[in-house]
Order: sequence, then structure tokens, then C-alpha cells
Amino acid sequence: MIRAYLRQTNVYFTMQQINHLWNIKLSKAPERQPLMNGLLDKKYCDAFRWLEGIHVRIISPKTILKFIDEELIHDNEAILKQNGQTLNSMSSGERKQAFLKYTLNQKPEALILDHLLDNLDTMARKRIADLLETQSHLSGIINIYSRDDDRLPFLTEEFTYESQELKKESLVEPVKVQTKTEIQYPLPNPLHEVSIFDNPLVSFNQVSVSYLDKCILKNISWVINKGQFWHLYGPNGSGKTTLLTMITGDNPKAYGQDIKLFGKQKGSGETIWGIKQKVGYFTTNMTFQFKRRQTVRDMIISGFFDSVGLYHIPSDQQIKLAHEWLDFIGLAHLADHPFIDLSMCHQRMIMIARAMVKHPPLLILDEASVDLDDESASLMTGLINRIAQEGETTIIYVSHRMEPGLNPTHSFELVVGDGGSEGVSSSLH
Ligand SMILES: Nc1ncnc2c1ncn2[C@@H]1O[C@H](COP(=O)(O)OP(=O)(O)OP(=O)(O)O)[C@@H](O)[C@H]1O
Repeated sequence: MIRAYLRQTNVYFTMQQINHLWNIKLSKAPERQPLMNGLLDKKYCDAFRWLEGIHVRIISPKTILKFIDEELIHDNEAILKQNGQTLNSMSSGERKQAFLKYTLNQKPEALILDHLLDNLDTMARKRIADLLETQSHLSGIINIYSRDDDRLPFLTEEFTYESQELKKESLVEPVKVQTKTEIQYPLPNPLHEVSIFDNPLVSFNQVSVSYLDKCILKNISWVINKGQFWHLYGPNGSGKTTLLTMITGDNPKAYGQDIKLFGKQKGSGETIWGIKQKVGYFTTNMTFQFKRRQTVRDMIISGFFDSVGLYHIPSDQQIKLAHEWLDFIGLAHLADHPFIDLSMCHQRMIMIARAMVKHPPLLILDEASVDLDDESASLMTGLINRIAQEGETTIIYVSHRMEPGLNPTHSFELVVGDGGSEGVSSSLH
């Protein structure tokens, strides 16, 4: 890359016509892995040859998690919020913004963004787009995205990546979202009779949570009854994940609060294991925890044991039920494939089946459509709607964007105010 410097004014700029400012739309989610693996391993194909020998930084879910791992191992606190908070304890949206600012300070000559705008609220998207527009005068930028909303309009060249080839586009056609009807099998029956709990399944009464003396959740009251399908939403950092971890049992702040789970007061002797048996949970970061080459079948079976990987000998019935779930999601042909080699969409469907295999009374899906393309998101929407319609399971679906075609019965919005977020419940039908 050729650069020009205005030494007198102490400002430097890169000649616009020489900078590579690319939007790359993935035509399908399965294209993402080979593209990102090539870029992470610096195995550049001809189109990316210009990245050789220059200072390239990649912002992707993987590079952020790698940074957090190193932060924890080496006690390295290179990225801190003003209040001293580490990257690990920030919300997912806050992390992306903090990691971007840190990366820009490294003065990269090229910046590769892997679905950076996905999963961000409107204000955060605007802040990040402004930062990147300024950066576009200083370095090359490659913005890899799957949803049309995530295109950066100030980047000058448009590409699609399809069949491992980069194609230049004059105008990126919006992808027509099709409602897929590929789920033909009935919802599998549970292995054992599912315990019936009285209403409400979950209730929060005037629950408040603070971190570092800052109130995050303020007087939250929320009643979740059997068979309901909730959409939980609110801006980045409003406390959605904090609220969910009070249900899943991972948050010590839940103790001493008026929370009832499955008919019992929180803190009245229930074990985390007991709660985990009743809650199917999926969050995008979980996918990256599975690093061993386990088969798709074993991944689904591991849902019975809530383990990261399969370390138990499953019963014949458990294996049979895992196959029924594979039939249900239309991926029976992948049973013996290593999970980590699959596309993001297939991994996501399998993780949902894994969360459901024990037929939990409550299924929590945290940002399940993140990183998917329109078609994959539509397939996943169909799967969730089927589980909601045919099963006994109550669903909490967390997202910033409302997926077209998703049919929640209720919504719970976290509205950020000066003294913390307050909750607003609505019935949608
Ligand atoms: N252990 C912690 N220490 C300090 N602050 C924390 C901790 N955990 C969460 N927070 C703060 O609490 C707020 C709520 O975080 P949470 O992850 O619940 O938000 P969220 O609504 O899920 O956000 P996002 O949409 O970005 O994922 C954030 O400002 C976060 O930085």
C-alpha cells in the first residue's frame, strides 16, 4: 500500500484511490469459515495478496475471545473501561466497541471486521460506523457481513464471497428471504415424562442488580408462565444477559432477591445442577468452547449431561433420541461429521437441538441469530417457531433485531434510565 504524508501539519493520510475499502457480503453463512480461516492463518488467495507484509488486525468473535483468554491467563489488563472493568466482564456489545478502539490504537494498515456490526444496538452501530469512517482515511478496511443492514455505506467497493471466490459487484442485491419449510418430522418425544410445574415458571419481584456501585437492573418484576414465548430485548449493556444468568444459576447476585424458579424460592436449597436440568441454554459464545473434534451426534448427546463435549457413555435411548432430533432439524446426514467443521448455521441448529434434547421446561436462546445470513436465520426461525408451537417448552429469545417470521407471544423490554434499566412487559397476541 502506498501512503502519502503531510509532514508539515503532522497529519498523514492514505491516498483514497489506493486504500482497499471493501464490503464483502457472504452469499451464505457456510462461506464464512473458509474465508476467516484463510485470513486468520494468513493464507491469502490472490484477491487478498495486498494484505501480505502489512500490519493487519482482525476483529472477530474468535480474536476477541482469544484476547480474553490471554487477559485471564497473563493478568493483562490492556483493555479496561473507565471504571476499571476488564473486557471479560463487559457486555458483548461493550466488548466489541472496546476491542475496536484498542485495535485502532495499534495503528493497523488494514482492518478486517468479521460481522462487527451484528448484535449491536442502533446507537452503538452509529458510533462504530463513525469511528470506521474516520479510520477509512488511514487504513484499508474489509467489512465481512451477512445481513444487508451490516453493510458500511462509506466503503467504496462491493464484493460477494461465494464458492470460495470473491466476486466484484456493482450493486449488492438484497437477498430475498425465503421462509423455509424443511422441517418435516414431528417434534421428538421426551425420554422421560416431563415434570409439570405450576405457574408461574419463573417470577422476578422488584429485583435489582448493581456492579461496581452502578445500578444495572432496577426493580425488575417479570412473570413467565408455562407455554409462553418471550422476546427479551434492550440496548447493549442494558442487562439482558445479567437477567438471564439469574435464572440459569450462574449469578450470585440472584441470592437474597425475590426470585422464584420452577415453584421454589431462589436460594432455598436448589442446586445449580438441578436448575441446569430444567433449563436448555444457548448463547453464541458456547459454540466456540467446543474445540475438540466431536461428532455431531455426540454434541447433541452431551446436552443430556450439560458438558462441553461428551465424557459419559450414553444409553441406547439417549442415542436414539439424538437421532430423532437430527431428523427433526434435517441434519441426519451429518451425524458422524465433526461438529467444528460445520457451517455456522448447522452448528447453531445442532446447539439448539442439544439444548432441547433433555426436553427442558424452559429454553433460553441468547442472540441465536447472530452471525447468520438471512436464509440461515429464516431456517432457525422456523425451528424455534416449531418448538414453541408443538412442545411444552417455554422460550425466552433474546435479540436486538426482531427476526421476520418469529412468533413470540410476549415481549419484555429493558429500558435504560439514569438509575438502571427498568422492565416493560407486553402481550403480543
Ligand atoms: N462482573 C461485572 N462487573 C462489572 N460490570 C458488569 C459485570 N457483569 C456485567 N457488568 C455490566 O453490566 C451491564 C449489563 O451487562 P449485560 O451483559 O447484562 O448487558 P446486555 O444487555 O446483555 O448487553 P449486550 O446486548 O451488549 O450483550 C454492562 O454495562 C456490563 O458492563
